[in-house]
Amino acid sequence: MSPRKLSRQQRWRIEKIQAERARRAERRETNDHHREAEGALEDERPGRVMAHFGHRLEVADEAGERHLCHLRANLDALVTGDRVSWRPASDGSGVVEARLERSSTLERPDSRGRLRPVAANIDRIMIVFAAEPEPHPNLIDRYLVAAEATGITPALILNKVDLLPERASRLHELLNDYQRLGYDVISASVRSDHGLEDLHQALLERTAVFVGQSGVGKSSLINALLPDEQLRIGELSGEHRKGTHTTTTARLYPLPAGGQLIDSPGIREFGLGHLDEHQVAEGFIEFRPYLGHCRFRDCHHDREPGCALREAVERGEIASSRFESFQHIIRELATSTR
Ligand SMILES: Nc1nc2c(ncn2[C@@H]2O[C@H](COP(=O)(O)OP(=O)(O)OP(=O)(O)O)[C@@H](O)[C@H]2O)c(=O)[nH]1
Ligand SMILES: [Zn+2]
Repeated sequence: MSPRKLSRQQRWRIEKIQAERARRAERRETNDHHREAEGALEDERPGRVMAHFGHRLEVADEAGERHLCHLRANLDALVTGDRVSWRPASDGSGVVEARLERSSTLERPDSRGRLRPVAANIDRIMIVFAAEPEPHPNLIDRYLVAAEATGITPALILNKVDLLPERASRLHELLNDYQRLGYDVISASVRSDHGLEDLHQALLERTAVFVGQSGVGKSSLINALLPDEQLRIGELSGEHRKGTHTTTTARLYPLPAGGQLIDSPGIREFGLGHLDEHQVAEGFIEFRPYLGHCRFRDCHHDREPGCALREAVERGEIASSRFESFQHIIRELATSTR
């Protein structure tokens, strides 16, 4: 067994012990409707939520086999990507016993504007943009800020590099700046089959989501990565898109080369939402060392004297384009919450 496997196994055991404790505590408090069926269930084992169907869940076991599972009435809402502890029944179905701790959660507002988790345990947010439609200035920063606020590492994908070579090379230059900041940047073309190998590599052993504005080629990229899945371009633009129940359609797809991706229309629509000024500043990762060092504690990093960010821009330590982009976003937030 490889060292990697071993540590994963160990991690699972630790998580399982914690989950077990939580479950026992919950059990003491609630009636257990499934008690009579228990004799027919096998031992608990790890699994991952692949999709939701009303009150049932599709759970993949460690071999990737899928089981339609009931869940204990006392479990709080599970989402696609959740790691769970479940017990198989003799008929191939199963019962989910506990949810393991989440390493990350992606939230979206529901119809009443309250944030709800829609997917869990995501390691990468792949921000897709394209030579066409050309990204607005500061669109990349907006997506990065939103991604940084989730705590999930973002990566940038420039798609359609087959189109408009001049524009693509301009965007490449822009992307070099982001690479210097530490972001992974991948250029791709679904049309000319370019960059897909890099994309596969970037997704190995990870769970990713694809986000980005309409028409940049998210569906096309996902289809290229998942040739066997029934995920056609346009499939998601129908009825689901209008509904408020998009969260239930999130699905986890295992990639043939390893790694997984979670997709739903609700996940693709990914924006700044409700962030405050501080979160926006934190979302510009190169600002972080300077935050808290301004003369005024409540500095808005605008025209205040002794602003550590502005001074860093003047010394050339922060790109003025990023600082302007920051101010632009802050001003917009201020108008939208006024
Ligand atoms: N030239 C070129 N066209 C592409 C490429 N990738 C996607 N397209 C085209 O761009 C259009 C939009 O692609 P989609 O995959 O539907 O884009 P999307 O981001 O999923 O769009 P939404 O569903 O609206 O969010 C389609 O007509 C694709 O054929 C590419 O690499 N090169
Ligand atoms: Zn300041």
